[in-house]
Amino acid sequence: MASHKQLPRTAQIRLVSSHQEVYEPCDDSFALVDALLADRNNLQEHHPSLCMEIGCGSGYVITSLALILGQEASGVNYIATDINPHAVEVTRETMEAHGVGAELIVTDIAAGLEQRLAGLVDVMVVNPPYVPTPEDEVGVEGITSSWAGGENGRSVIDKILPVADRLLSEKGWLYLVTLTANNPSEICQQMRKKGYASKIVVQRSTEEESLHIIKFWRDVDTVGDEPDQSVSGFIGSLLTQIRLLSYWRGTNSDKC
Ligand SMILES: C[S@@+](CC[C@H](N)C(=O)[O-])C[C@H]1O[C@@H](n2cnc3c(N)ncnc32)[C@H](O)[C@@H]1O
Repeated sequence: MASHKQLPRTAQIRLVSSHQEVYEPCDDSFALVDALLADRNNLQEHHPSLCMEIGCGSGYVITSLALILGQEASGVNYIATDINPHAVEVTRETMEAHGVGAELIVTDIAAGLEQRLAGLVDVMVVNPPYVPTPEDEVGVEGITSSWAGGENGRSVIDKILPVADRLLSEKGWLYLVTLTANNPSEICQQMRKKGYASKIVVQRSTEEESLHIIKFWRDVDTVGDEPDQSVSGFIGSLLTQIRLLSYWRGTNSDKC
């Protein structure tokens, strides 16, 4: 697990509009953007072709990601979804105000997009509804769907993870916001069974909650392994990074 150094937030993001039923950027949004900032160099060297946010809300996170990747990363495409149509509208205005083009879709997670996007998403960011609530509050219309996460706050998260697995490319990275109540280590173990390594990029406690921003990436060596924070785990992930780099330089060189 990496320790988190405090980094400046992307204060330059201007929200040009708001809506009473759209989630305003909050501590969890800031922690996710701080995780992207902490991983800025890796993200820039990753050369993503397609970045996606599920549950874009105001557009603060995906717009920050676009600014972090920089204007020079001209070949990057952005897609964002939200179940709330007002959120998609506010995101559209936020992104336009910052000169970032994106495809914005009102849908449940990525319904209707999976066939087209399977195996293509290089960076996915998700700040899901993670607050433990009664199950019948999940997915209801309006602002409640921003936080209502059902039992252990896992209802929406557990639907997103298999979708992420199908949409992420071979070199795909997922940045996911979780709460301690969501049992993040169990999420990491679930993803490990699917072949993903993980690390906590940012860990932050506020008065109300303890947040973990977890990064996942495919690692053939991790299938079925126990969580491994040891030197051999570090070397394993280093080898994976080298393999990914060779993959990118070799088979994907025509993309850049
Ligand atoms: C905690 S808010 C995060 C908003 C924004 N990404 C941020 O970090 O400020 C969660 C967002 O997920 C959206 N959402 C909830 N359930 C969803 C679903 N099933 N599919 C897509 N979006 C969903 C909500 O409408 C809300 O905008």
